[in-house]
Amino acid sequence: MIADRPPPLIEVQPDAETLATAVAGELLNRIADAQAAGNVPHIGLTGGTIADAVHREVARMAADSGVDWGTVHFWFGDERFVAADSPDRNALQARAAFLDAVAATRVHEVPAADQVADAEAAAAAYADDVRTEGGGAFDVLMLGIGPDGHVASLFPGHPALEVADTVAAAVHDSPKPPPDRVTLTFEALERSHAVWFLASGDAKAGAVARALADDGTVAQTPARGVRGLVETTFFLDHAAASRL
Ligand SMILES: O=C1O[C@H](COP(=O)(O)O)[C@@H](O)[C@H](O)[C@H]1O
Repeated sequence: MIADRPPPLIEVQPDAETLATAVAGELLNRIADAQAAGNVPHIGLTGGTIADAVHREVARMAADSGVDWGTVHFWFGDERFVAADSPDRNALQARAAFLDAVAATRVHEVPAADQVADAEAAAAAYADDVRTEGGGAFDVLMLGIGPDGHVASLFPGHPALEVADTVAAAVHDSPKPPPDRVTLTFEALERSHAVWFLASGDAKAGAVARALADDGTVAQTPARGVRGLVETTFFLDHAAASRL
């Protein structure tokens, strides 16, 4: 499935702060370059600690970036199935960190638990949005990686790993709270031109090493199963890179 993709690149920064600044700068450059070439960028966002730091750096650097925020499409690789105003929601965190500050208008959110009947309905609505608005081919897809090797909301050994023929799936019994989630499937994630894994801290070092190892399985370490069409880069700090 991903054997034909270019091998991953690894970029290591001294600490989480420097990492966030570097990723934010690179993201702004990619978006500006895409717009200068006449393209409409589609960017996949992730939740998590380092992603939040990246988002805040994007907000800080936005004014000098030359990006036209009104035309950028923003998507989410996964979402926690909670109420729209829950602080656990990835979209709410991203809005607070930078989307509202830059006045982004094309933000594609997964429906929340107080908006649809269940996670299945949310996944179906999000899959429709991905199909109709063209978000199936992200220019840049940022992904966190859990200490267990999960990516988006695809957890080791979980039935959602096997979902095919759709771009978004409901997840129940997630080992990480909250238990109900919606995730893009491998089928959708692997359509990205550039996949950027973001990881900081000792707790991620083992998962990062397994994700990049020559051997191992996607079922054990789902992050092994996502590679970009033209680029995969692991953006790490020293601690997250310490077992490579
Ligand atoms: O629950 C989630 O966690 C992961 C990783 O978060 P982190 O705080 O350990 O960096 C994140 O990638 C995912 O989007 C989110 O739903």
